[in-house]
Amino acid sequence: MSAISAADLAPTPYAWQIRATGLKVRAGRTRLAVDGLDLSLGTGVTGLLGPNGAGKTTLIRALATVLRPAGGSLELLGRSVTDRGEHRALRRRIGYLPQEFGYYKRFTVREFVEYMAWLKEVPKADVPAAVQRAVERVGLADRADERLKTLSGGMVRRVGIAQAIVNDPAILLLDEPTVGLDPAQRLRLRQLLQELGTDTCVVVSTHLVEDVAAACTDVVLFDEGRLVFQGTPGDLAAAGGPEHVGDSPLERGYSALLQGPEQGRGTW
Ligand SMILES: Nc1ncnc2c1ncn2[C@@H]1O[C@H](COP(=O)(O)OP(=O)(O)OP(=O)(O)O)[C@@H](O)[C@H]1O
Repeated sequence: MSAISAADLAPTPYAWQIRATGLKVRAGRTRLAVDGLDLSLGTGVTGLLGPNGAGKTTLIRALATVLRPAGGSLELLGRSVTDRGEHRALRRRIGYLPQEFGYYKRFTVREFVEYMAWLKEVPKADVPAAVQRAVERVGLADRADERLKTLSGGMVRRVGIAQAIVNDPAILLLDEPTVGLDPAQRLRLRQLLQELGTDTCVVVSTHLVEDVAAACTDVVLFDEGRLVFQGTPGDLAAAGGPEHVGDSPLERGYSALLQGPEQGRGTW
């Protein structure tokens, strides 16, 4: 049994892990890809849905403190990210899987995840156990000492998830984590997301509405840099009707909120 510290018992000094108010974020020099977002997220798994170019990646990059807000305010774990001095402390408590994540092909799985634990300032004595736990959670314990260049694309994606969770983050940001995973691995990842969501604020961007149905407690629908909808998967499903495009209630809800009836049928 692990010891309980005073910090564990202390009340959380913030109401929401993520709190954006009128948030604006640029992608590139001029384009406002997030344009006046009000959003509060707490513990649980939030699925971030939206069409191509909606601004999902830009939002996740801002939440990961990679992009600086161009306007409005963003608080993570009760701290303002506009204050650069806070970034280092915040990054220790954030896990982030970018859409395209860079890695060193010659590293083994264990070396790479250890390296990321070091960057996240995980205490040295805790690193071996933290790495082992992260690698086991993504089902790669038996490949831990193989070089990344020998792994399949889906396995590399799982290494990406392992590095994102190695520091036991309070906020976990995953940009399209299910891309490249086979169906069995996708199911396993959804289970893992549910487990993590019991005590972590998890934000997952996805194009797969089934991911949302299977793993998410909350859905945020985003389009043209703005919030279109926030609610439960059940609320999203209830927004659609038989006249809307889609193969499932969630897809029909998605179409209804983004396009209205008929629009989008058979078009890109
Ligand atoms: N470096 C950049 N310079 C200029 N515009 C950009 C840049 N990166 C993204 N954009 C634009 O910003 C908008 C939002 O892009 P973003 O990648 O955040 O969307 P997304 O919702 O993640 O899309 P997808 O689902 O296709 O991954 C798009 O219109 C995109 O073309």
